[in-house]
Amino acid sequence: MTTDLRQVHPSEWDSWYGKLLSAFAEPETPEERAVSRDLTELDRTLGLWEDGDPVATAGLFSFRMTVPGGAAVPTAGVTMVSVAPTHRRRGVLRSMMRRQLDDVRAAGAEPLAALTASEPAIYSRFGYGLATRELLADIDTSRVALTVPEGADAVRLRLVEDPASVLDVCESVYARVVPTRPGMLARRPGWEHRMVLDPERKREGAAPLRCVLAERDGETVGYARYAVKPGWSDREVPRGAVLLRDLEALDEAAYGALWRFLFDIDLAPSLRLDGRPVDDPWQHMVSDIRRCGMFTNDGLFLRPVDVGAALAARTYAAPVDVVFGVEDGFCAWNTGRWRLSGDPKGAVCERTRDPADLTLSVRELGEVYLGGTSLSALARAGRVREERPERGALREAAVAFLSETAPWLPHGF
Ligand SMILES: CC(=O)SCCNC(=O)CCNC(=O)[C@H](O)C(C)(C)COP(=O)(O)OP(=O)(O)OC[C@H]1O[C@@H](n2cnc3c(N)ncnc32)[C@H](O)[C@@H]1OP(=O)(O)O
Repeated sequence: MTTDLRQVHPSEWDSWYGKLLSAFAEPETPEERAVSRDLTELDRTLGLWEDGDPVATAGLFSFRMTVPGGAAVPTAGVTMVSVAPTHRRRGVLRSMMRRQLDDVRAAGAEPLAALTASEPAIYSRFGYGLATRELLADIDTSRVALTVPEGADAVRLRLVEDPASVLDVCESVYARVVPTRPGMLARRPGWEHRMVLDPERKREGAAPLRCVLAERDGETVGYARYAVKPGWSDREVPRGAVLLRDLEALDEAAYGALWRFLFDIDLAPSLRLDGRPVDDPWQHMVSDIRRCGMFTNDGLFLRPVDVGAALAARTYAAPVDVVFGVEDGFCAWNTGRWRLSGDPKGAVCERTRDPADLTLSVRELGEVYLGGTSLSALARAGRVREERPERGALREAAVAFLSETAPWLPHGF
């Protein structure tokens, strides 16, 4: 028997991808498959081949991620990870994680790696920390009133039956929003097609996806993609639901106009949100937060591949000068003491022999990196140790790391 962990040849993509789908037990339409094929970066794929057959898959996407301060930092997006049921729990995933991170480090271009997890328990052992959360909600729009910002009445809404026909304008709105929120991804051309895939099996009984454009003076200033799921009670009372896929807007008025539209769709007294930013402003526009049925879930998991370059790539909300004692059990090159000196304009992060102020693992650094989780909260959870409390480094760093805007990943990958 021969086994070989290596890059996928173009002619092997079909069988490699088939193995991935079978690990998830999820069929795909030819259209979905074509988009996946188009987005696959073949030179960044890995397959474990056993006697010529793929038994495990993994890939990387080349993203640029917005970080606090607005820089777009090259980020390796870990994706398409699977191991055949016959080969699980013998270290295959571990070997692929090893290869990926070694490759990313050797290339030297991406200080960060990121992923969304099928199961959140898997990736912390490889140094990935939960860096963004997402808000889910089921809003009773028959009872919850919405007060929208000034200017919403001047926004023209245009309904588009086929969202694919307005992909370009939506994508240009999206591209303008990306630098404004940590965690958002600048993506290569082609990704926009994935945003309007609408296979029947994922509709949950809803009508096809629609798009509504927000326009002002002939310019598109926002969009929402959604589907309406019809429903009636046994007494003929409307019980439909609006399922929001995504929504982006360039200003408050366009944002307000789009949310008002979603709240007001007839026959659908429920609005379901499936992965919004935790600081989404609609929460401050509603009359009754209790009837909004909210909860949060995990979003993006982040791992500094190069601690020094990663910490120097973002800015900090307040001046900070601290020494981190970092433990990295999976990428030992990061282990050691790092002095971070930064402020709202920029930062330097270098190795130092000075004693540590704060001791943590690389996973905690990934968790606080985008500014959505407080170092103080992690310290209270016993995951960050302040070595010399009299110096006040924990408070200083906790304030400096936080982001004014909650980090958010708008879509999986
Ligand atoms: C980024 C993405 O693409 S997410 C998609 C991940 N893929 C899937 O969920 C598809 C279905 N599942 C699978 O294909 C496999 O079970 C995988 C990829 C999750 C795990 O692959 P395996 O080869 O079995 O993992 P491996 O044997 O290398 O285990 C490494 C470690 O992870 C742990 N682990 C593996 N799977 C899981 C899990 N589902 N939950 C919790 N821990 C897990 C193992 O116990 C082991 O722990 P250790 O460090 O204490 O020894």
